[in-house]
Amino acid sequence: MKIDYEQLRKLYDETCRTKNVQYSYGTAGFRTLAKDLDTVMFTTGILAVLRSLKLQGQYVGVMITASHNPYQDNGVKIVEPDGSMLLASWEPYAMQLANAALFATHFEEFYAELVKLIELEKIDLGASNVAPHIVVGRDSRESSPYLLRCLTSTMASVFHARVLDLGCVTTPQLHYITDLSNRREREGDSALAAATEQDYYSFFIGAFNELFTTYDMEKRLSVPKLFIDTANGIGGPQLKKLLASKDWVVPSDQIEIINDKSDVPKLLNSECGADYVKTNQRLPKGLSPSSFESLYCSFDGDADRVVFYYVDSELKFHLLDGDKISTLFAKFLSKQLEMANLERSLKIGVVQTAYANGSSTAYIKDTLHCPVSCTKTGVKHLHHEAATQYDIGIYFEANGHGTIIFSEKFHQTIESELSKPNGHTLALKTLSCFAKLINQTVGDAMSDMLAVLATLAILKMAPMNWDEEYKDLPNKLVKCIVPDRSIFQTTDQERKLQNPVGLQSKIDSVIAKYPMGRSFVRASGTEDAVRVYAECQDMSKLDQFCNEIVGYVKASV
Ligand SMILES: CC(=O)N[C@H]1[C@@H](OP(=O)(O)O)O[C@H](CO)[C@@H](O)[C@@H]1O
Ligand SMILES: [Mg+2]
Repeated sequence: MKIDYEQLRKLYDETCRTKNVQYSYGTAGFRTLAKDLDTVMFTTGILAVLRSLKLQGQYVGVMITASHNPYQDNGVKIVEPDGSMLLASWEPYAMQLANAALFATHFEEFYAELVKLIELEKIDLGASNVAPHIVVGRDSRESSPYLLRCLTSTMASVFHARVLDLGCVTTPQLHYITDLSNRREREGDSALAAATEQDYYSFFIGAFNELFTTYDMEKRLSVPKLFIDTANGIGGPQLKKLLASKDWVVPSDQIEIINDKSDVPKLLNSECGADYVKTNQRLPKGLSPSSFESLYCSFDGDADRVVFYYVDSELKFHLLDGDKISTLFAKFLSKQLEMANLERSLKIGVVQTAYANGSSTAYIKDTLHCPVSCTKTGVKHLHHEAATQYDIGIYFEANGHGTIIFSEKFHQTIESELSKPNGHTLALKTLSCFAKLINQTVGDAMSDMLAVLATLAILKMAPMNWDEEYKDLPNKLVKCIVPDRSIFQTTDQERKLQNPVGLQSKIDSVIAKYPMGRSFVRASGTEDAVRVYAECQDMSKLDQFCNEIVGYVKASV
């Protein structure tokens, strides 16, 4: 293949209208105001093609979304053929290529950067039998169709790529379908090759039903009613497709979807959704505390996060966040391992970030006797730790983004135990089904929700029982706007500041005054702000504690 120089130049001139803005490929790809994204979409599309070419033409995924951000924003991220996030060593390329287009005065400057990258990565454009394969998806934002055109403009006409357009999907669906399409290609199943949304629904409903059948349970939820807030995002229509599937058997009167107006752009994430509920610790718009026995949950705008909650008999709101989800799974799965006599051969562990509530960490260590690791913020760090340190690696950010990774050894062990003459124990079957119910490529609101519902049903737990396992320490997370957040440099998995010099010792002196106090300060990777987290035993002292830290942060800049 030879790059059609003239065609590329023409598309570049037509597409790349935004110039001279600065932003970076962060924790969640590129994310900013949609109106500034044309140029970056153009270069990200090219980078995805190069990534696919580098990987012998395997499907590489690209998702257009800005998750829980306001409706005016959008973003884009690249997904590896196995459904994981773009290889970290390629993130700088995403920026170099974008900056080359954003700051170039002539097309030639951009082109030179592109050629440099192709040479650096030794990408063989001449390999005639390798066509790049790309899977694209977008969330429900109004700007997405236009940005999709910017993204894909060069793919077929300049790079002869095959593009599988999934239309509107959730982020985890894009991850799952990218991985499944490649698995099918590898297995040589050309009749089935490219996976579809339908495969996703069939697979997860199948696993859910199998688990209920294993326990001989009626396919009813353990709560009278579940309300699902889909943040007026793409989760709404996708969830409806799942619930409308002929194999979905939970009675429809048990589930009600709210905030499902994904066709009204301005409503996206507005006073609803996982981020709103977690940050404000209150019910989203559209919900009134109708019944204290109900369970509620909220997805974020692209349905890769979920948090649960309930109201008690005094109509008080109680949040069941990512920490509560991972501890529920840790409790359930450690018990299953123990019952299957596998607790010594398979290692289960929980991965958290510094934002995990201190009570959850203590509960996992002291009550569940499970190992806990702490990593930097950002799913890729948690994912990596879970995948490399444990056979069952449970990871959730407190905000509800997470999943479970089951190792190769886990699958082999379960399979071999199940094949033994008396091997069909309930615990083994449970572990095997549960592993299928989890979207292991990335955190997935729908799959995580099904796994929580199944766990609660098997353990016969009401939301209140789930919550009672441990009590969260009062906590607060605030944003501080500073002139330059890059001066805030951290160490020890972001729990301590190295810079500005001297600030950490001031923070430590404040912490020492508050029983069970813990606080840390770090620069956000997705917003132009510094985040301050604080937790302590006494709710009435929390504001004062947090304000003192914020005071020192502001004084340091
Ligand atoms: C405290 C917090 O919630 N931080 C979020 C937020 O990262 P920041 O780097 O803190 O802006 O966005 C990330 C991407 O969605 C998510 O992974 C992370 O948990
Ligand atoms: Mg999201």
